[in-house]
Amino acid sequence: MKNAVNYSGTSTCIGNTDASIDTSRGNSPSTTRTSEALAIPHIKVKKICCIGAGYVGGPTCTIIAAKNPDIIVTIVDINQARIDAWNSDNLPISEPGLDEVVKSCRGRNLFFSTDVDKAIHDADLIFVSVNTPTKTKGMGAGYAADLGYVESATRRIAQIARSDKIVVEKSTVPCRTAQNMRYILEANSKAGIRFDILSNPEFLAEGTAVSDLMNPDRVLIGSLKTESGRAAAASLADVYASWVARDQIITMNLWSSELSKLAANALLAQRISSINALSAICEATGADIEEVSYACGLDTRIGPKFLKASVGFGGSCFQKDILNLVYLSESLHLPEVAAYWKQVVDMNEYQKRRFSNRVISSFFNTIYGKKIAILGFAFKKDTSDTRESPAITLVNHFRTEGAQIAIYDPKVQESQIWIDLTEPGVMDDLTEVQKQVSIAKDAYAACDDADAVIICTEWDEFRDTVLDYKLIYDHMKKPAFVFDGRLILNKTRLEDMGFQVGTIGRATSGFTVPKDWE
Ligand SMILES: NC(=O)C1=CN([C@@H]2O[C@H](COP(=O)(O)OP(=O)(O)OC[C@H]3O[C@@H](n4cnc5c(N)ncnc54)[C@H](O)[C@@H]3O)[C@@H](O)[C@H]2O)C=CC1
Ligand SMILES: O=C(O)[C@H]1O[C@H](OP(=O)(O)OP(=O)(O)OC[C@H]2O[C@@H](n3ccc(=O)[nH]c3=O)[C@H](O)[C@@H]2O)[C@H](O)[C@@H](O)[C@@H]1O
Repeated sequence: MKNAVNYSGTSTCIGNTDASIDTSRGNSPSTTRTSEALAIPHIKVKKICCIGAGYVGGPTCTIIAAKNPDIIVTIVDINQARIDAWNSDNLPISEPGLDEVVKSCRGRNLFFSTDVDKAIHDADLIFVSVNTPTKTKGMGAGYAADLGYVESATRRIAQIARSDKIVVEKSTVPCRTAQNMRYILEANSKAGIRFDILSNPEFLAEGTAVSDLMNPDRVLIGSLKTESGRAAAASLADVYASWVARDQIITMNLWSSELSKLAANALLAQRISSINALSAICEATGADIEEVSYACGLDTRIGPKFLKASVGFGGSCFQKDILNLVYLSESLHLPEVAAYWKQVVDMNEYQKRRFSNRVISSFFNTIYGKKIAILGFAFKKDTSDTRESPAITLVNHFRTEGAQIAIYDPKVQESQIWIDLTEPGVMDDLTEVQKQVSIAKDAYAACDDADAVIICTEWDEFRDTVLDYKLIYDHMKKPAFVFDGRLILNKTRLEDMGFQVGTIGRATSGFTVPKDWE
């Protein structure tokens, strides 16, 4: 049975054989089998439009184009500079392997354009992959997702469409957003045009976007249980089936799909906050967080991933999506649930503050006039993205304490660092910032004459097997401190060179363990 879809209640796989769903997979529902499934006639997608050429829309639809040479994929954006960059040799997003894939299909069946209307008009399937930041004003400010970009893209689709469209929520959105999109589409479009709305959340992580897209753990498609909703899901499933195994393409109801995305991010972030909370206990007791996370991760029910203690999680989504979940819970009159998830974000703020306080207290509680080298400004390695990077919080804190700060990051543009450290439009304080902050051309320059070196991002080039820490030590003020916020340095090796070493999740300098106890 080809392209069969079962909507008998919960989720299922879209299979291309009569084989039953593998119910041995931990979370797959046990009730549905493809032998019971309905064959749904559905269209074959020929033209795709992706609205939003950002970190998600760009890589995702590039891979779709690469894997479906018979589908024309046009990625559009209102940001001319971003589209120009996608059409150049200097892509706006730095992701390992992305340049090659873009080059392999750009101009063939992959196009980047600012002509949003034409791409909408021509497409039979439209991904909405625009930003959904946290609201800064009005109702729900600081928590709720700002759906203004989703709404304006949806209104544009309604206005331009002259034929039936499958509209796919790729952006991360609150539960039941699809319903609002449907109201907008039906209220603003020409009579007789049908819109089928699907939820297809994206799970890629930055820095590994290409490999995540090539080998996803699962592809989630949420749809209404109507015949046309199921047919639309089957059409989208065919697009992914060009390279994803059918049993990894899961369909479920729209609201479950929307909520699953927020839930997955909340659960991932919760693990990091949990291990970071334990890192504070380690620092106070002499336990070692790497040993604790190794021991816990060996339990197959827990698993080893996402248990790396750090200076705090960053990135554009974890905080935003959890706050979104907090707002949703509050709106549903579930204050205990809201408080539970809010604590994950609070713990992250605490971790960043705890780390910078540790640096300051190591210098007899004052870093005024001291030089601090910040190695890494991106929120994680292998990306130039700085959104919600812990480095920003740390630099701002050190600035208020009067320190001189030198920053080096191998990928982040200098202009981006200045944007992150100032508040354009709110307070034009670049000159003030530059009195205390400089940007170095490499790690050695940043560390030259410094009192302390801080590892903020786990770039491989900052490892003690790559960077010459002896040379760095020789050019620093003494005592020379290094604070490892990412657990990438060999503490003993650096101590042997003469460094004072502060590591996340290892005893603070105030805690003395007799040598033969270690
Ligand atoms: N960054 C990530 O790794 C992931 C992000 N997501 C979600 O995907 C969504 C997009 O995220 P990013 O790609 O990171 O955002 P982004 O900010 O990098 O890109 C969004 C793009 O949409 C464009 N845009 C906004 N309104 C538009 C309109 N009406 N017409 C045309 N273009 C428009 C913007 O100019 C921008 O270039 C968000 O909801 C995010 O939560 C989901 C998974 C991973
Ligand atoms: O919705 C999204 O935007 C994406 O958010 C995360 O991806 P991303 O933020 O790109 O990167 P992660 O690898 O999850 O790292 C997030 C932050 O947590 C930190 N982290 C990660 C893992 C860990 O064990 N410890 C830790 O501190 C990282 O350094 C980084 O600052 C999720 O991993 C993706 O599945 C999701 O699609």
